[in-house]
Formats: sequence, C-alpha cells, structure tokens
Amino acid sequence: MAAISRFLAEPKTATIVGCPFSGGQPRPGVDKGPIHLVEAGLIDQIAELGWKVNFDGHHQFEEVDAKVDPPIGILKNPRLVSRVTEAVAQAVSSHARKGELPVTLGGDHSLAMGTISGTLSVYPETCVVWVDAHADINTAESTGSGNIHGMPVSFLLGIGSKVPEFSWVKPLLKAERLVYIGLRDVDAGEKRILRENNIKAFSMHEVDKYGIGKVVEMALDHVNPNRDLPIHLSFDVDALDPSVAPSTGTPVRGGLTFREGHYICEAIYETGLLVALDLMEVNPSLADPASVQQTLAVGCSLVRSALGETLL
Ligand SMILES: NC(=[NH2+])NCCC[C@H](N)C(=O)O
Ligand SMILES: [Mn+2]
Ligand SMILES: [Mn+2]
Repeated sequence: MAAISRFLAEPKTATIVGCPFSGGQPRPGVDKGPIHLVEAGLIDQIAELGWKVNFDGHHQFEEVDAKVDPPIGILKNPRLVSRVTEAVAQAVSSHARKGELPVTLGGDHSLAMGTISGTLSVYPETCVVWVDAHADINTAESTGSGNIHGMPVSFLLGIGSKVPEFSWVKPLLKAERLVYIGLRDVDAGEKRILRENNIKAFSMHEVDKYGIGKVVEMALDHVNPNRDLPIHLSFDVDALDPSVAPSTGTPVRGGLTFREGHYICEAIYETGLLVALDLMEVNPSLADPASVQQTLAVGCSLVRSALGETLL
C-alpha cells in the first residue's frame, strides 16, 4: 500500500533537522547522533525511496554558559534546553508549513518539546505516537533526576507547576491525542500522572499480550479513530531492546524486537497521515564500535520504514 501522507505537498519532500543536543540529560555523545546517522547514509537512503531530501542542520545551538544557567529546583540546564527546543520548534514549524515532512534527528528526547510544538503550530489536530521505554512525562515536582529529557510530555500537555523559562511552550497537546507504545521503565510519579490524566499507554506487557499488530491498531483507534488526523511519530531508540539498539543513554531490557519497532513505523506510514518524525537518543559514544554501527543501521532503517520502505 503506497501511501504518501495526504497532508504533504508534492513532490514529497523530507527535511532532515539535525539536532546535536545533549543538554536534557547528563551523558555526553548523544549530540553526535545526527552526524553519525547522516554519515551512515540516511540522506541517500531516503532519496532512494523517492523523496526529495533537504538538509537543515546540523543546527549549531548557541551555548548558554553554565554559570548563567543554574538549576531551577533540580531541573538541569533549563535555559539552554528552553532556548534550543524553542529554536527546534521554529525550524520544524517552518518546514511543516511548506508541506514538507520534518525528520528530526536527536539528540536527547527533550528536543521533542520543540518538534511537537512545531508540528502542532501547523497542524493543531495532530496526534502523537510516542514510542519509548520511558514515559518522559515527569513534572518539575515529580522528577527525581532533574533531567529534562524525562519531562517533555508534561510541558506539552501543560501539566505540573509552571516553569517560567518554558512559558513559550504552548500546551496544545490534549491528553486524548497522545498514545505510548513500548513503556517498561516508568517512575512511580509518572504512573500516577498517566492515570490521573487518562493517558493511553501500551507497555511491553500489552505488546506481549496482544502482539504488535493489534497494539498499533488499538493505539491508532484511540488517538485517531477515523484515521483522518495528522500523526507525529516520536521514536526514542531505547524503545527497542538493548540487544537491538545498544548505543543509547538509558537502555532498559525487555524492549521491542527489531521487527516490532519496524512494524510500528511501517504501519504508521501506511496510514498516509504521518506529518513529522523524530528519531531520538542515539548515542554513538556508548558501547563498542560494532554495537554503535548496529544502532546507527537500525536507526536508519526505522526512518526508512516510516518513510515507506516495505519488505516486498
Ligand atoms: N528520554 C529518555 N531516555 N528518558 C529517560 C527518563 C528517565 C527517568 N524517568 C527520568 O525522568 O529521569
Ligand atoms: Mn527512553
Ligand atoms: Mn524518551
């Protein structure tokens, strides 16, 4: 089923937004994700699938001096994360507005505050499929780590106490337009937030129980019952099992298989509704060289599947 997203302009154009950013978490190296994915051949591979490919980046984000960016509460690098994600929102928004498909390469998952804000500014009815081992929905009150990559979803939903630094994030995402797949490392406070806000989540337990085909169908039935709303797919590579994608900062065993991860991407492409894609948390500095190559190859193939590559 060859489906070009019905929201995109012809000729179908993908714009790679390279975001070499690691300020939402403590491990260096995740900022090298975009350049390594590009050097692994991603741009040519997308072009092979019949897309016109633009390249926006690698964004060189203005450094914020650590001395002028002290923690707010326990939130680390708040001004830096805010400034960078706001710039990403503008980049994604400008590409989406032209009918292009922004493919944002991270970098850590705090970037999704920017990418999803950008998508929502163009397509207010967008639903978000968040594929991750983690819920990334901590608030300023609930976070134990202070790492903002564990918090972007709460900012997008507008829950938790307001952090003035992030006042540019308009809480435009409604809880019923968000669905998770792959969760298996969710903090106690996050579980409460998911419950209190009635947020639909398919953990690995449901993937085991129903199989990935049924899970994706149920996930889309929830956020996109008539299959007519734009879809933003935010894929954290740590959703995959660490045996499949080892080079990432917060690996959690018991994850998606290679095929389960690709199936999600293929099924979302088939809807013809994809308007934005994130691939986050690839950290080429973690693990041995062979594992890094493997993770990069998997990252590229996930993007290809979301952009229309099929097995037959
Ligand atoms: N994008 C990620 N890999 N997030 C991991 C978050 C882990 C933990 N829940 C935290 O808030 O710190
Ligand atoms: Mn994660
Ligand atoms: Mn994440």
